[in-house]
Amino acid sequence: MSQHAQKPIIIAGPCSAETEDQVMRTAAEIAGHSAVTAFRSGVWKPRSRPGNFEGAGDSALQWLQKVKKVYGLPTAVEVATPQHVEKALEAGVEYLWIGARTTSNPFSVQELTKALKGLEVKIMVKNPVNPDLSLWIGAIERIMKVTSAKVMAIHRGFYPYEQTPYRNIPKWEIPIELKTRMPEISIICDPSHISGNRALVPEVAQYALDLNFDGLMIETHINPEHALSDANQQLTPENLIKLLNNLQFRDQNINGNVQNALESFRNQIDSIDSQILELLAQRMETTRKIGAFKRERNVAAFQLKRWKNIIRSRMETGYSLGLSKDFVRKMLQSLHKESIRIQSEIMKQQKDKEN
Ligand SMILES: C=C(O[C@@H]1C=C(C(=O)O)C=C[C@H]1O)C(=O)O
Repeated sequence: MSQHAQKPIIIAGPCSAETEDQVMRTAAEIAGHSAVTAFRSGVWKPRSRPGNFEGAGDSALQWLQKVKKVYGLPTAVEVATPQHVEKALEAGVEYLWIGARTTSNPFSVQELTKALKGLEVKIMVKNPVNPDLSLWIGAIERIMKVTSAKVMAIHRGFYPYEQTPYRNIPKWEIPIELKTRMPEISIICDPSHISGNRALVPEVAQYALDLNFDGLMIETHINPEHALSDANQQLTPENLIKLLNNLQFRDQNINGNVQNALESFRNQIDSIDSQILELLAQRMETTRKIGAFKRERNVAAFQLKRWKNIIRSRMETGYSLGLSKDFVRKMLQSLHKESIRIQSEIMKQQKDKEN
């Protein structure tokens, strides 16, 4: 999502620091890869329910210091309270991130800003659990108000209410909208939390790079199957390296020839879009006439049989034209919603006249 020719930020390391041995062995394996920018690890990890492993706490910070000293890797930890920030800074941590649950709560973010005031570390804000862009932007703004340090966003997906192959639904349109509204903010994708299972991690990571994200945060554990948290989604260092080697890093700077070719395609899109809009306006105009007709004859705006027919036939036609059925259905739902809104408006006008 960056327009600058910068190397993507790659942050890798375990979900939680469990033991010194686990931390050091994981770091030893991933430090050699030139793409890795920083070593991540959870230190304080309150879980959904108490009684599970809740992080090694303060002592883990010493292991991270050792990673930095031995392998020269900057470190990244999650902070949720001002005390966490103080302790992390004392241990020389360079990247602090604010977790999804903390971002969800403006009280907590506001509290954190007290410790972040004037700091020069890099601060990364994960999206809130719910797909609420204002809450995400709000947390970023609160932090930007108290520091001129680099603030970045981490996209880790959103709580799924429906059945999905993901642990957290990506809803890519939300980070895209964040970038549109705050172009100066770098956005890093966390494919581990989006996927929830390691098999999906590589394709989600590539998808993020195809959307021009500025980096990736990938959970990596020396022995993922025996990890004390997030065992399903962590990669072995070997698989992380495979993933990094297979990633297609997209060119962030578009050169002149590419720009010209793109321009020509974009002209075609411009022309197609204006035809689509023209047709949409015609469709809505017809809807308006139908609304007036229905009003005179006392017919309801919503007509189930016709609507079902439309959905079925358009999905079939669309599919035969190479469009995905899901896309056609969503597009029609949006058209139908607007069509019903217009007709209801017209019917309301009649009522207003009668009154
Ligand atoms: C336009 C009509 O009203 C509604 C809107 C429809 C549409 O936008 O295609 C279809 C069925 C109705 O629910 C109609 O009855 O034809």
